[in-house]
Amino acid sequence: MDAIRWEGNTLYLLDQTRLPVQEDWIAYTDFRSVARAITDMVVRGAPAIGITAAYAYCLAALEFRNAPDFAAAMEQAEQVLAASRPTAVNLFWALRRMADCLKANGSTPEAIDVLIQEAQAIHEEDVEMNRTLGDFGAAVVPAHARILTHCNAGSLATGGYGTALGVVRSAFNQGKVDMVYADETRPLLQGARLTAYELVHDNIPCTLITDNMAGFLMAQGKVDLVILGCDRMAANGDFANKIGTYSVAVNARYHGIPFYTALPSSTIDLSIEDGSGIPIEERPGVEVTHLAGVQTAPEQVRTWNPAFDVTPHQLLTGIITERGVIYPPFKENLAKLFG
Ligand SMILES: CSC[C@H]1O[C@H](OP(=O)(O)O)[C@H](O)[C@@H]1O
Repeated sequence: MDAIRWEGNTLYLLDQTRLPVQEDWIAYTDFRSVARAITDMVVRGAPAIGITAAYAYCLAALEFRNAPDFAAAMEQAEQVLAASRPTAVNLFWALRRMADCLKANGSTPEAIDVLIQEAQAIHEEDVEMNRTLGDFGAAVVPAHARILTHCNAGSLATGGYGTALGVVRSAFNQGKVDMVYADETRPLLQGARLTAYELVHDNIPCTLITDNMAGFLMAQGKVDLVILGCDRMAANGDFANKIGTYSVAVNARYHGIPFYTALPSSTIDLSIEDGSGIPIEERPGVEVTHLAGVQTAPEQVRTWNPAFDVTPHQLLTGIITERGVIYPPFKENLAKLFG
């Protein structure tokens, strides 16, 4: 399963706002429209956002190939893409890598083919990292595991295979997964619409629950471990992930359930000391007062809609990466592996 394709100098995105009911692919040749697609979550998920931005950078280069000041036009395109969403560090990591590639190749239109190869490398490397971290993570999954996950950290959130769902896939292929409990993940239902879609597609056993059921499920002894994604990890292991992750972490700690996040190195931001430095995206209140276009609250009501929360590293059992599973002391071990 994939959600991002580059063919004939055109970027194709699977419109994730219409899943699971409709599988619509949208073709993009304008980087500004791709920035809008990231903001509107046509494509979402930290690694997927980075990969998409890398391809959009190539669309900009193709558009500006005859511009009087190609380098200046590319800097402006980078700024447009960087403004699309603030939390997932993969976006900025990918754009920096593309800009460095352009600079290393003369900052001229002659670099376009190399830029496209770089974007394709970012995409292919992400899938490879997911498979590797998936296999590392499968080692922490016990036999007959009942796993709880939150939001979507699968193929649709990455270049393919997934991070948290990459661990699930690897463990399932080893015969170790009895059930995956997927939080629906209000307000945009990435769990119900995307994780359930992926697991049903792969014939991996999945039970969909509402977010407020997770604590009671743990209290009933039905969860052996929690594995979920990450949008940005600070140097000490504090991390931002979909809103609701913090509540799951606190519940898991109370019930003595192992709690892991899975992420590629492109999601680690060592420039930020701790979670207080991670920018948290606030999204429109209409996502809270409406569900699938149906109004569910008075329009005049005040809303608060942070798309992410920050979980302190103290609540983490381990961090699953393509370089292995990292245990405390997280700051020292992250610096050792990724510094
Ligand atoms: C593999 S990163 C997935 C990560 O991204 C999601 O956020 P969004 O759907 O808003 O892009 C969520 O935090 C997932 O854990």
